Amino acid sequence: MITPALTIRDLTIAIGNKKSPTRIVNGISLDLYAGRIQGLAGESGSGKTVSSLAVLGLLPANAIVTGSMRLGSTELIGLPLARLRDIRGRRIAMIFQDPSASLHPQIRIGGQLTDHVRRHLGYDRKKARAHAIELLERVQVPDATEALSRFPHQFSGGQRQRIAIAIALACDPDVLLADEPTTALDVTVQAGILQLLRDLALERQLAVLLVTHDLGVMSAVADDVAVMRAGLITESGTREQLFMTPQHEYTRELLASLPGAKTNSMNGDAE
Ligand SMILES: Nc1ncnc2c1ncn2[C@@H]1O[C@H](COP(=O)(O)OP(=O)(O)OP(=O)(O)O)[C@@H](O)[C@H]1O
Repeated sequence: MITPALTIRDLTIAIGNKKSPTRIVNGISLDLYAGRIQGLAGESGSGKTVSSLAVLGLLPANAIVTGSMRLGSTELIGLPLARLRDIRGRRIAMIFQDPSASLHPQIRIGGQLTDHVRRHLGYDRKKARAHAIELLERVQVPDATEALSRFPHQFSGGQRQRIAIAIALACDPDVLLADEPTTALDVTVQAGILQLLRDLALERQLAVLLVTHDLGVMSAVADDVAVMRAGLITESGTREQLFMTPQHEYTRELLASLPGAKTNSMNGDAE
């Protein structure tokens, strides 16, 4: 049996004051596998983002998290901050809807990529630079060498997201959390980024958690899909199961709201 790269069990999250915290996530379980994209779908406010932030221990201090999140044999819940920091970026990386959230506006791309690998992997300057160029080429940023000396604002939104992906992949993580990574981009740019994520998941045996409210995006790239509503996973299965034979009324409603769902949801090709 294949062991998941990340196992989430009975994750509950409550945020608020100690006496009456609000339950936001009510016991969700998910397995993420190397080389596969696990989609997490659901309406706004259902708890998708909060769940993925919990994996990295990035919730506010007043959040109470229970359950289990295991990265290989390491339990992440309750892990001391120093160890969690080491895991963040090195074994688990994250990209966001707004790539600027992952990029420092006043530091050249080269510096951002090389600082990261020098800090986490201990590369010297020359090796880090060569690695940065290789990464930028892989994510198809044009003129990779020249791009190193540019600032984030000198790139388009799509290129910025590619750079954020390069930074996320710099230390060859096991898990990539992608929260609405294409929502802010136009459709043609979106397709290219989704294709890249799909290729990278396979090529690097990355376990990807793709959080999106957009079932069109889900149908284009996810291998497995879980549907979340009000802090619970209401249905999960392979993409085929979810889109062809949805079991729950809520999943059927979501599918019905997808433009052209019946005709194009299974074409599996984002380009
Ligand atoms: N720091 C916080 N303090 C209190 N409540 C929060 C906090 N962060 C999120 N919430 C609440 O948790 C719930 C889930 O939010 P979350 O962002 O995870 O939803 P989502 O499914 O990702 O939706 P969206 O697609 O709109 O981002 C929402 O009701 C939100 O208001």
